[in-house]
Amino acid sequence: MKRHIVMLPGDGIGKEIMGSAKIVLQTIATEFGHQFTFAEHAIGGSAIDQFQTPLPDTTVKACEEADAILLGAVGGEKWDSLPGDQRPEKGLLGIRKALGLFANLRPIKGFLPLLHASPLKEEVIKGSDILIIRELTGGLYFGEPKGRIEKGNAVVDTLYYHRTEMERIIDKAFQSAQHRNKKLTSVDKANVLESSRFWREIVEAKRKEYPDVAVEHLLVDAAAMKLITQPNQFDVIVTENLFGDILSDEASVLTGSLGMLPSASIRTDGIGLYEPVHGSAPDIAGKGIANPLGMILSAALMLRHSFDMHEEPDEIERAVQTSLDQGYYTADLAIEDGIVVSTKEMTDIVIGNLSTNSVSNCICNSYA
Ligand SMILES: NC(=O)C1=CN([C@@H]2O[C@H](COP(=O)(O)OP(=O)(O)OC[C@H]3O[C@@H](n4cnc5c(N)ncnc54)[C@H](O)[C@@H]3O)[C@@H](O)[C@H]2O)C=CC1
Ligand SMILES: CC(C)CC(=O)C(=O)O
Ligand SMILES: [Mg+2]
Repeated sequence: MKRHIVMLPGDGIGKEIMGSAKIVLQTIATEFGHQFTFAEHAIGGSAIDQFQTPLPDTTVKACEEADAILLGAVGGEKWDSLPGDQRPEKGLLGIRKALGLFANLRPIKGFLPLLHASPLKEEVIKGSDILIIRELTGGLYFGEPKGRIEKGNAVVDTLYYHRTEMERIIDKAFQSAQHRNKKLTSVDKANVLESSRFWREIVEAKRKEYPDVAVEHLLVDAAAMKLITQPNQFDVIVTENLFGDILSDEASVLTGSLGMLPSASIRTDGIGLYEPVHGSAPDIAGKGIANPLGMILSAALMLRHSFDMHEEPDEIERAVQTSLDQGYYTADLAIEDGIVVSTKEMTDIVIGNLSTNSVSNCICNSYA
């Protein structure tokens, strides 16, 4: 299979972990006889430095022409004082919007050797397997007007959703639940927000089309608490942009580290942008110690969702599993008896485990 992949490393550790995904994909391509071509483009702070904009037109064009996109992370202190619409983060929001990537799938499933890496009790997190589906191109991050008003003495951010934006993400969530354990938790703040009451109405209307899926509604504050006290009660969670952003970082605690979580930002035709859930981690950038596994697992999601491959992503996920079984961890995973390795060493270990894996303890196939 021939496929063209655009890589957007971005800033901070984004630049350090992108190479890990590339070499894993090159290894998979050699093993399975695929031809993957790669082109790197600028986004975020590094694009500001080079092109005076966080999202150059050349980057958008390259992404539009690609079969799939990998993104590292954007942002950093250097650009923190810029106005909101010129910040690195605007580049990421802009590419999601430009490509219409309305659904962000964030699978949260721990690897067995990492049960001890979580500060939560092992018996609480064991067996948890959650898919957070976050609306990605609407809500507070995009609504207009936004900014300082009244001569700088007041501020406004606007939460806007059209019915169709809610319907398509809620449909996606019901369909994902049908392929998993047929339970959907819709998270909102319907006791306060009109947008949440509208969201709830749409979920209620849609559930008639998916009678095999059990639906529950949770207010976001209670959902935040239950996510880490009763994670096993969740299957698919669907929620709007801001709530999904926050809840998924919280849920990463179940897996031992934010550095473990992959995500797929997709639309309906298979085109997608694949990005770890974490940011550019300025506190560890440049040290060579970032966990590359969220990025590598994002590449696996790319093969499954955009290229409709099965064996290849399964193999990547098994190689990650094997590497952890062997006792290798990056510094973010607080494992007492582990062997702490660098970003590069972890990548090499995963590569070494590609195609030499057993199928035990596989985390595969649950990322519907
Ligand atoms: N998708 C993206 O590009 C995102 C960008 N950001 C941006 O990233 C910058 C930093 O934001 P923070 O709030 O610090 O969030 P962050 O996700 O970058 O880091 C939070 C904490 O997790 C750790 N961490 C994150 N990923 C890790 C990895 N792969 N390996 C080891 N440790 C890891 C960091 O060291 C830090 O202690 C900001 O400019 C923010 O806007 C934040 C979230 C997502
Ligand atoms: C620019 C932010 C919205 C990035 C982020 O935190 C995320 O998508 O998870
Ligand atoms: Mg986030």
